[in-house]
Parts: sequence; C-alpha cells; structure tokens
Amino acid sequence: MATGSEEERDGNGIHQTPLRIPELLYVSVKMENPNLALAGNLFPHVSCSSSLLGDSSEESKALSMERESASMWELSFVVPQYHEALDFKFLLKPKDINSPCFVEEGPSRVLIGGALQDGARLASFKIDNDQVVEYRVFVQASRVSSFDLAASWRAYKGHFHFSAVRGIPDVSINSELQAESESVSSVSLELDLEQYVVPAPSNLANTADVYAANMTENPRSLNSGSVSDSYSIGDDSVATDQPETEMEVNTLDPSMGYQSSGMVKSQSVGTISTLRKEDGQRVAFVDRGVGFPRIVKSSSFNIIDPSLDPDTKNSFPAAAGAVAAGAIADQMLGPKEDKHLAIVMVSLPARGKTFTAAKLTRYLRWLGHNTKHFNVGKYRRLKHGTNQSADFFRADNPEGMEARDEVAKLAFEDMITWMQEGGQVGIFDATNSSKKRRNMLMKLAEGRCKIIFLETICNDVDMIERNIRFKIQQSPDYAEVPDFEAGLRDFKIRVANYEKVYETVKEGSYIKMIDMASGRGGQIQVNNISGYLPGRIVFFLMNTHLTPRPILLTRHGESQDNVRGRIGGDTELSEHGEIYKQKLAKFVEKRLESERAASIWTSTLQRTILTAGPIVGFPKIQWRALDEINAGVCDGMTYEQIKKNMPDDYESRKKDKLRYRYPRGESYLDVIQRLEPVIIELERQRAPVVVISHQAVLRALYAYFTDRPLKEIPHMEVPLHTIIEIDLGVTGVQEKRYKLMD
Ligand SMILES: Nc1ncnc2c1ncn2[C@@H]1O[C@H](COP(=O)(O)OP(=O)(O)O)[C@@H](O)[C@H]1O
Ligand SMILES: O=P(O)(O)OC[C@H]1O[C@@](CO)(OP(=O)(O)O)[C@@H](O)[C@@H]1O
Repeated sequence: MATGSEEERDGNGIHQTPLRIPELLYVSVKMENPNLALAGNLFPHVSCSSSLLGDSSEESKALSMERESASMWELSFVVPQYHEALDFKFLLKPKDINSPCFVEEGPSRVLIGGALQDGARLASFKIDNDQVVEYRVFVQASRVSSFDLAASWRAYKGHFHFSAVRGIPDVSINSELQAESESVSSVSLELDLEQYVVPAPSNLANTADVYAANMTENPRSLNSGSVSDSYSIGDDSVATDQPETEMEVNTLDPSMGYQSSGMVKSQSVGTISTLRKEDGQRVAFVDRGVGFPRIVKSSSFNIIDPSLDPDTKNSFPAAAGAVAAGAIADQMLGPKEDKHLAIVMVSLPARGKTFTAAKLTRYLRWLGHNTKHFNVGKYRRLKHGTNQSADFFRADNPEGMEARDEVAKLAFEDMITWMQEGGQVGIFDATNSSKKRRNMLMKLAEGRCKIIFLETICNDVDMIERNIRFKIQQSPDYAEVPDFEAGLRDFKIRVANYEKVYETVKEGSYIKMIDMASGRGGQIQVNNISGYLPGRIVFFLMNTHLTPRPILLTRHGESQDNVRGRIGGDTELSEHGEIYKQKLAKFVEKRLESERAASIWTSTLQRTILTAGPIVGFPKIQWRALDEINAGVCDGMTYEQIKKNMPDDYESRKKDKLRYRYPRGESYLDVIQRLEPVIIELERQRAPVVVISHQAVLRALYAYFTDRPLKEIPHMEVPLHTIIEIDLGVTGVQEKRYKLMD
C-alpha cells in the first residue's frame, strides 16, 4: 500500500524506493528544401547556446543535421520534459570548411516543452549574390521514458549500428558524398543513352525471347549422337556443360530471327514456323530445339576436370564450401536413392511450371549441381507432332491418355538413365496433375531417385489470362495455327480438360507455391522436406517472383592498380576511373530517374565505393561478399611477376582457373559460393539494383543470370567502363550493354 512518503514497504517489510521514471522529450527538428540545384552542396546545421545541446553557439561547433532523404535533413535530441528555453539558429555550411557559412535570417528560434514559440516560419538564407534559399521547418516532440530510450538504444546498437570501413559507413544515404554531385556536371553524357549501347558478346542472355521448354533435354531414343560425346559449337575452344541447349542456340544466326520476311527456316529441324503477335501479325518464330542441332564435333575440346563434366559418373557438385559439404553430408547419411533428386512439377497449364523449372535449373547449375530439365511437352511434340487439338488432352480420350503417359514414361526413364550416369537433380516438367500420373512416376522412381513434387498454384485470373496469351505466342503447339484467337480458344479448352481431373498434391514430399508470382505475399507450403539441397531449393523459391526490374552490373572505374597491371589491392581510381564514376552517376540518374526505390550496392573496397560516390538519391550498401576474388599471397603482384616467381601456381591456374585457389586466397568456386546470398537478395528485390563490383565477382553474377556453365565463368568478358543491364521480365532475362567510355 502506498505510504504517501518517498518510500514503500514490500511484503517482507523491506523499505523500497518507488521507481520514478523521468519523463523525457524526444525532439526531432527537420528542414526541407527540394531545390537541390541551389542547396545541394550546403549542409544544414543547428547552433544553440544551451548546454543541453552541448553549447554549439560557435559556428565551428554547430551540430550537423543528418540527411533523411534527398531534400530532408534532421536533427534529433532528448531533453527533460521541463527543460530551459532553447535558443537556436539554423546554419548552412559549405563542404569546404574554410569557406564562410550562412546563418539564417531573422531572430533566434525558441523551443520550450518541445514546441517552437514563433511557429515554424521558413528558414531563409542569403547566399551568394543575395540569392535567397528557403527551407521549411518542422519540429515534432514525443514523450518517452528513459526505459523506452534505453530499449531503443539497445535495439539500435544490436541491429542497426552499422560498422564503418576506413571511416566510410557500410550503409549510407548519400550523406557526405553528396557534395561530389557538383563535379559530375563537368563531365558530359549524351541525353540519349541508346548511343552508348554496344552488342553483348552473345545473345544467349535473351531468354525472354525463347520458349523455355525448347531449351530442355532432347529424348535419348531420338538423339543422333552418343550423350557422353563431348561437343563444342561455333567457337570450338569453348567447353560447355549443357551440350544440347547450347548447340541449339548457337546454330541460329540471331539476325535471322527478325528478318522482314517474317519466316525463318529452323536450321535444326527444317520446320518453318512463325511467332504470332496478338494482332495477328506474324513475326519470326525462333524454333530452338524441337529437333536436332547442327553438331560440330570438336577436336580441341578439353574437359578440365572430370567432375565438371555432366556426363561422367560423378554425383558430387562442382562446388566449394557449404554447397559441397551439404551435398556430401546428404549423400553419405541419406538412403541410396537420395543421391539423385527428381523435382516433379505439378500444375494446370500456364501456371509457370516451365518458367520455374528453367529458373531452378539455372540456379542449381550455378551452385555446381549437375541439373537437367526434362520437358514432357517437348517429347510429345517430337513423338506426336505439334498440332494436337484440345481433344488430345481430354481425360476421357483413351488414345490421348495412352500417348501422354507413354511420353511421360519415356522422359522419366531418360532422366533416370542420366542420373545413373552421374546426374544429380532432374527437373521433370509436365502437368502431372492427377494422383494416378504421380503414382506412376513414384513407381518408376522406386529405389532409383527421391521425388519432391513442386506444385505452382495461381488464383489471379488476370495473370492466368496473360500467361495463356504468352503460351499462344511462344509455344510451338500453336506455331502453325494462323489465327491467334482460334489458338486462344483451343488452349482454354485444353486447360478446362485438365481442370476436370486436377488433384492438388497431398502425397509424398512436396513444395507448393501459392500465388507467389507477384512477390507480394503468397504462400509456400512444404511437407516432408529435409536435407541440404531441398532446403536450399525451398529458400530460393521463397525469394523469387515475377516483378520486372533491371539489374545494372558494372566494374568500378579503372583503379591505379589496374593501370599498373597489379591484381587485387585497394587503390583509388585512376584519372580515367574518375571520369567514369561521374559518367556512371549521370547514367544512373537518367536510367533510373523514375525508380525511387532503387539501391546501389558496392563491395567494401574503395575503388567501388569511390565509383559510387557521385551517385545521388539512392541508398548505398556495401557488401563484403561483393569484394574481388582474394588473390592471397599474390595480392598486389602483376601476372608477369606471378609467372616469374610462382611458375607452378601460374600454370595450375592456367589449367583450371575455376578451381585454382590462390595460396591463402580464393578460387572462383569460392567466390560463387560466397555470392549465393547476393543472388538470393537480387532475386528477392523488387526494385532496380546497381551492383558496382569487380571482374571475377561480376563474371560469376553474370553467369547466373545468363545461365552460362561454371567452367566459362573465369574467362568471360566483363570490360571496364561498361554497364551490363540485365532485365528480369515476366518471360525471362534480357541483356543490354552500355559502354560509356574506352
Ligand atoms: N508461380 C507462377 N505463377 C503464375 N505464373 C507464373 C509463375 N511463374 C511464372 N509464371 C508466368 O507464367 C508464364 C507461363 O509459364 P509456363 O512456365 O510456360 O507455364 P506452364 O509450364 O505451367 O504451362 C511465364 O511466362 C511467367 O510469366
Ligand atoms: O581471375 P582473373 O582473370 O585474374 O581476374 C580477376 C582480377 O581482376 C582484377 C583486375 O586485374 O579485378 P579488379 O579490376 O577489381 O581489380 C584483379 O584485382 C583480380 O585479381
């Protein structure tokens, strides 16, 4: 019971001092000026004579306000609720500390009890030539207890206290680097960015133009060459991991795909078909893979390491670190059939099965898992032709059912055979929408591989309609149907035939992606999923979505070490590099002018942080994972010096650049491994990202988006002063390159 005195007694008669929680005011003072042209290089400060704000009456001691956004600055502090009157003024300080600062016009402001006495009048400053710059002023105060403060301080320290590298904060919103924007204006960049476009080294990145099912495995029974043969294409010197896919793409002359005649004769099968636009107009149809590619058997092909060749008997991933450790643990501890994993897609047509299967294949291959995508539709087209009407897909059509089951079995058996030859993950892409079909597959898999069903469910009718329209445009099934609307009607009847017998998955191990495509909400359900790889797959799928956005990849501006030919290091930019950073800022400003949520990612090495310096208006984040390959004891040496002083190392790297690990440093496989969280975050982001990083790192990131085999990564072209734009879209990936200077 309260005694009315300062003290109370508890149940044991012990005197206790009641806890008095002092009331405090958390005050936030803000200034806003959207006119960056006038005030961009002036930094708002507050000067106050009270000891509560640390006596900042002298201009040199004025408290700097923090940049909250491009136009808003803030200073927050805590004072007792009943504090003395605080007299203060706003100041603008130029970046150059020797130049005079500008004090706001008019009398001092008085703050009592968290409120301004004379209202929030504008803060006006007379700067050069009597030009007046005005800021809006806002003051807000809220009562907080010291406990609240302590808790929020702990949270801040624990979670949001950013570390700094050489005094540069890990995360910044254009604070101190803002002032550089002035010098940017001295470097010119044409308004029309298209002037800087240069051709990408190949058109392989443009998967958005290609129907993903056409890029999948060809039936073995219909294949001309032995699968274990080694082939290369075009440039005979390039070794590949995915023979069929690449052969198909490379047999095409990209310029032919868009001839004005509107017709292209496919070099692979000789079928002539066209890709329809919705308005009925025909454009070229790039038929990639419904047949046999022109295969050039290479004499110079040389597989660097047997474990990197998909057709050898090796079921461990060509990977480093956690990926390798996880895979090996799973294989040693799990049952024998777990050595091979079949991801069996399930859904109605046009729900993103093939798209998801292709993306997952790309991710797993990039991590080093030997993965192949088997599309039953492709088998069906080869065996029964491309012009099957909706009737073929009726569940009460016994011939159709038998034919479809037959090609499904054929594709599944091909997948198992490939696994027995060393394949790790097979992605089996068909509707598999009835329990009976899935039971058939489970029987075929018994003792041979583990099955995880991956079901994609979409309840968004507009998205389904859009998907169906894509299918009519892209699928070879409708390539020879001249009328778009007729194709649309037929496909909708086909979907209705599937709907009649569709049974959602309730058996075995499964992952269900429900309405995940928008990237907002949705659900992932998992059942009976365990192991390293299945876990990674779930995590990857959780973070993918279809929101179109660009990812801009660029190396830092040329560094002083680049000029001297030294690898690694942490030097500043050369003169050329200085110009590039300014051009890049202008480029980003133009390219992303309407993209408010974009962000700039750099490594923690100063050549990338300095390159990002003049970019304004976007948050900048430093990732250690984006640091250049660690050259270990060779850091700072030239390639010539390594050749002379460490000839064995030089030769080993030349022989196997992917796996070679610098003494006390990293290999390319190590770099790929540490980039996985970057890939996941890039997939998860819904806004554009500019990645300013290094040669080896960008090679690895680029290979992921363009689905290039691991062994090509160390040899890819990622030139300085060039921006590689990767556009992630609803049908796939497209690449564009801009070269801003030599
Ligand atoms: N999870 C998803 N849900 C809905 N639509 C998706 C999903 N993933 C991709 N898509 C979209 O579906 C379109 C058609 O996908 P596709 O993979 O050909 O369908 P399916 O193989 O199921 O017939 C793709 O171009 C893509 O834009
Ligand atoms: O793997 P290689 O072809 O050596 O390329 C990676 C090298 O690229 C360099 C330049 O030679 O990158 P960076 O431009 O980021 O400095 C080296 O630092 C790095 O060791």
